[in-house]
Amino acid sequence: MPQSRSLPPPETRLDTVAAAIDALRAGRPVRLMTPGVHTMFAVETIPAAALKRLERPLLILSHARARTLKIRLYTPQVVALPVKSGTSPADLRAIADPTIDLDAPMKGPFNARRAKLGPAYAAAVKLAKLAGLLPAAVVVNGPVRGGLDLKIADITAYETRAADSLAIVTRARVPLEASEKTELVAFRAGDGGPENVAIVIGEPKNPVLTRLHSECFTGDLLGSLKCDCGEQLRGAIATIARAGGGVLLYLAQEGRGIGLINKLRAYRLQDQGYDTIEANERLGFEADERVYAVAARMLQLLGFSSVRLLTNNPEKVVGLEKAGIAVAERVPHAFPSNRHNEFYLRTKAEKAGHLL
Ligand SMILES: Nc1nc2c(ncn2[C@@H]2O[C@H](COP(=O)(O)OP(=O)(O)OP(=O)(O)O)[C@@H](O)[C@H]2O)c(=O)[nH]1
Ligand SMILES: [Zn+2]
Repeated sequence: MPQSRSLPPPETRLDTVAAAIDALRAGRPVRLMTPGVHTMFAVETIPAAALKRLERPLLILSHARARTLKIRLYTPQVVALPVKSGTSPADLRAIADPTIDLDAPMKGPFNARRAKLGPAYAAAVKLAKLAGLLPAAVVVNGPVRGGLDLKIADITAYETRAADSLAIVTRARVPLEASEKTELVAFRAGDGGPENVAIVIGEPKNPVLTRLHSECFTGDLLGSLKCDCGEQLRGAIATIARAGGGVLLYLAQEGRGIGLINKLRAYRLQDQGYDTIEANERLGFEADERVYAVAARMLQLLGFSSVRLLTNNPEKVVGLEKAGIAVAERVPHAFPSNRHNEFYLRTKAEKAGHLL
C-alpha cells in the first residue's frame, strides 16, 4: 500500500526559497532564520570582498565531500572547517570542487569542528544543492547586511511544498514519430520553478504503464553514448505506444538531481577513472539526489493512482510508493550497451542494485 505523505508545516513558504536560490547563484548572502540568525553564501559564487568582511566564517561541506578529503565526521550530515583569514574564494573552491584538485593541490590537514552544529549548517548545504551549485557553503553566526531572510523550515519543506503546489498549465496534441496519438501536459509549481511535462500516449488504462524519465540533456538531445537515456526515452515512448497507452513523465532532474553543470563535473571525474557513483560522492552529493514527490503529484493530477513502472531501478519503485502512488508491477526497461556506457550500466547494476 502506498504510504500517505506527511504534510509540510502550513506556515512554510515556497517563494522565499526561489528568491534565495537566485540570490545564492548571483553571489549574494542569505540569512537563515532558526530562532537565531546565520548568514550563508555558496562557495561557488561568494565574492572575494564579501568573504573578506566575514567574521569567523566556517566552510561547510557534506559528509560525502568530507569523506573524500579524509575529514573526521564529528557532526551529523555536514562538517564545519574554520576559514583562516586571508583565504580566497578560489582557495575554498579548491576544497569544495574535486574537478580542480589537480590544478590546485589542496592544503590539508583539515580539522573539523567537534562542537554541535545547529540546523542552519545542514540547511545551507541543502540550499546550495537546490540552487544547482556545488554542495558547499560559507556560514557565519549572525546577520550580514543585504542578505535575504529565509526560514530553515522553508528549505526543509521545499520539495514537498513545490510538489503540492503543482498545477497543469496547458495541454496540447503533439503527434510523435513513434506514437501519433499523443498529448503533452505541462506542469508548473507555485514558485515558478522548473517545469515538468507529461507525455500522455494512446489510451492509458489503470494501472497505467508509466516511465519516469529524468531529463538528460546529453543523452536525450545530443545522443551521448555515455549513458542509456536517449534509448530509454525513445524506447519507452515506443513500448507505451505498442501497449496501447500510458504516460512518460519528463522530469526536470538532470544528472540524477544534481543539475547539468554538476553532472558535467561528474563526467570530468569519470574521465579521471571514477565511476558514476564515486564521481557524485567526490563532488559531495549522494549517489542519487532524486525525490519523486513531483512525479507522484503529476500522476495524481492526471488522475492515475496506480502504475506499472518501466524501470530497472528499485529505488524509483520505492520512491514513488513513498510519495503516494501504488506500483502494481515493475516492467524491465533495458537496452543493449555500447563500449562507452558498458561500465556505467555495470556500475548501476553492481553498486546501485539495478535489475537487468
Ligand atoms: N550524476 C550523474 N547523472 C547521470 C550520469 N549519467 C546519467 N545521469 C543522469 O541519470 C538520469 C537518468 O537516469 P534514469 O534512466 O532516469 O534512471 P535510472 O536510475 O538509470 O533507472 P531506470 O529507470 O532503470 O532507467 C538522468 O538525469 C541523467 O542525466 C552520471 O554519470 N552522473
Ligand atoms: Zn543520460
